[in-house]
Amino acid sequence: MSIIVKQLSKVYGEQQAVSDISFTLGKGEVVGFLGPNGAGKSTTMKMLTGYVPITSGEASVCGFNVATHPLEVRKRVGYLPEANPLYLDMYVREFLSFMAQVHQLGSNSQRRIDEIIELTGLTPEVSKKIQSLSKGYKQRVGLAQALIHDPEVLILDEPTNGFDPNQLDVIRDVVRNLGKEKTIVLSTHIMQEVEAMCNRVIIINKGKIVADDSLANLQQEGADNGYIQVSFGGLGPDETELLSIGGVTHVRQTDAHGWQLYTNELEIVRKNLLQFALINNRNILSLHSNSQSLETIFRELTNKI
Ligand SMILES: Nc1ncnc2c1ncn2[C@@H]1O[C@H](COP(=O)(O)OP(=O)(O)OP(=O)(O)O)[C@@H](O)[C@H]1O
Repeated sequence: MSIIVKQLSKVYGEQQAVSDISFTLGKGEVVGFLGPNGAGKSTTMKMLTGYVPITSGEASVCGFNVATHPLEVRKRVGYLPEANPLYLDMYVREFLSFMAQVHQLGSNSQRRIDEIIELTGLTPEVSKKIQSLSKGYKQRVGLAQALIHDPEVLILDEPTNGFDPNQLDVIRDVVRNLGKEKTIVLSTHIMQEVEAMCNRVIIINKGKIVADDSLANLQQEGADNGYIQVSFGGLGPDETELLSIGGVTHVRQTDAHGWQLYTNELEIVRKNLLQFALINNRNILSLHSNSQSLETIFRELTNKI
């Protein structure tokens, strides 16, 4: 296993930031670490990379205990922190050379720096000072420094922060390609990014893990949940009649003719609704199924609805 986390907790003074979380991640897993502001994502990432001490529990990365072997861990982990602290006065190539030295890449340095510049799309900006770069390009430099030593594990705290839609494609491709070989944990608030890059999702809320599953399973779980938007012509049914349709849990009127029928058995309710219309001589003008997105699942699990 690349990452093993056992009953990990972090308390800052009075603040319980992370509370007794456990998970294991293997090679090739790209995990979306999701949670509302203040959920404990950054704190967990800082503990995994050895940037803040663990209060209780333990974590190991590539077989090395984070607390007892921090240097071994840092050799194997690439970390893009949320704040992305860069040496603003340095030129891009100069900074990456410096990071290559820190990681003691030796004679491989130049080749590796060139590779990373190409990979992260930094070529047009490579001769500029970091301070003069746009936010998105600064973020690319942060990603480049995280990758320079070809780490087995990547921990990326909101890596797409500051990217415009075109730049997003670049980082998504980079992460997807790297994910074939490495273990990647990335945090984001944007569900589409998880859907585009990750194969597993861990949702954290108030310091606790509230979901940990493959993206496919979570999407499948959401697929049967949702509502049917239906519009009736002429005299439509009332609320009581609609609630009598098998599988409908609750209903909401959207306009004079339109209703939303909520269910966790979308397909069954669709069939029952058509039968109901036939038997009761109701005229359906339009019918549309809306299954739950990952975003809805996230909101439900983190109590934001
Ligand atoms: N250095 C610190 N001292 C005290 N409290 C802290 C410190 N760092 C984080 N916290 C608190 O710990 C909790 C978790 O914060 P954390 O930054 O890990 O959340 P997050 O999920 O990364 O949030 P965001 O999405 O806003 O970045 C918050 O209540 C935060 O205020």
